Amino acid sequence: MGTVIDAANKEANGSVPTNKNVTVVFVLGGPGSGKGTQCANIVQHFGYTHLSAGDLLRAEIKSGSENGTMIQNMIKEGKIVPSEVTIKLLQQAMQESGNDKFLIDGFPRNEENRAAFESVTGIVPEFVLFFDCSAEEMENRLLNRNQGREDDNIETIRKRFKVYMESSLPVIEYYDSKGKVRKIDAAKPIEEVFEAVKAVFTPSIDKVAA
Ligand SMILES: Nc1ncnc2c1ncn2[C@@H]1O[C@H](COP(=O)(O)OP(=O)(O)OP(=O)(O)O)[C@@H](O)[C@H]1O
Ligand SMILES: Nc1ccn([C@@H]2O[C@H](COP(=O)(O)O)[C@@H](O)[C@H]2O)c(=O)n1
Ligand SMILES: [Mg+2]
Repeated sequence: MGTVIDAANKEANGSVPTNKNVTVVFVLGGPGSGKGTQCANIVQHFGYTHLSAGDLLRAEIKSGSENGTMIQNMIKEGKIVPSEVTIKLLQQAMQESGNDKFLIDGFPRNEENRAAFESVTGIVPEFVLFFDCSAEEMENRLLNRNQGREDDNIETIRKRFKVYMESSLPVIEYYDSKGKVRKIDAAKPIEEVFEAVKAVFTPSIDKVAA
């Protein structure tokens, strides 16, 4: 289970209710590595709620929120939105879900995201699922995604890759140093990637019995 720190204090500050244990798995990897695709599979098999930070930010733009224009500009530039905005959206979504098991996809994206989430919610991830994929393969996937995303153009993609290398990879390295990273070869076909993902989520005792 994810570690819950100072439960009463966190609840008083209006964050995630921590009177129950909450399991969080961070799902990280470069843009287009397949985080969203695999999270959809994990939800079906393992009962997690999938929260994509990018999807929550895009929904916030659509809702007409006062932060909408700022978020839209940051996404167009491939920049990372201030942690307080993203964490608030994640907390709201966690509360509304009624679940206690979360895949948090695309977060934390930098050291500020990581430290702020831990200090505001008191939640430490169970582990980090890391989708490892070459930039060439990720670029091809993004240019062919066809979901109308404003950041799936070559200029923004290059900026997103730079932010990933400079700000997001160090977060993965941080968790690796804590023994929390489960690395998946994400360059393989979707079904093969999911086989590797399943092995991570299946408790060892079940693997022996299978
Ligand atoms: N293993 C795979 N092989 C080939 N194509 C894939 C694979 N996984 C995902 N895709 C495709 O690549 C595109 C990007 O996948 P997805 O949206 O899951 O990536 P992501 O990591 O969530 O990206 P982003 O960080 O931009 O949200 C989609 O069109 C998806 O169908
Ligand atoms: N923690 C995060 C996550 C995302 N963003 C912004 O959203 C963009 C799209 O994210 P995806 O995960 O859907 O690719 C990303 O490039 C950032 O601009 C963020 O600021 N913080
Ligand atoms: Mg995604």
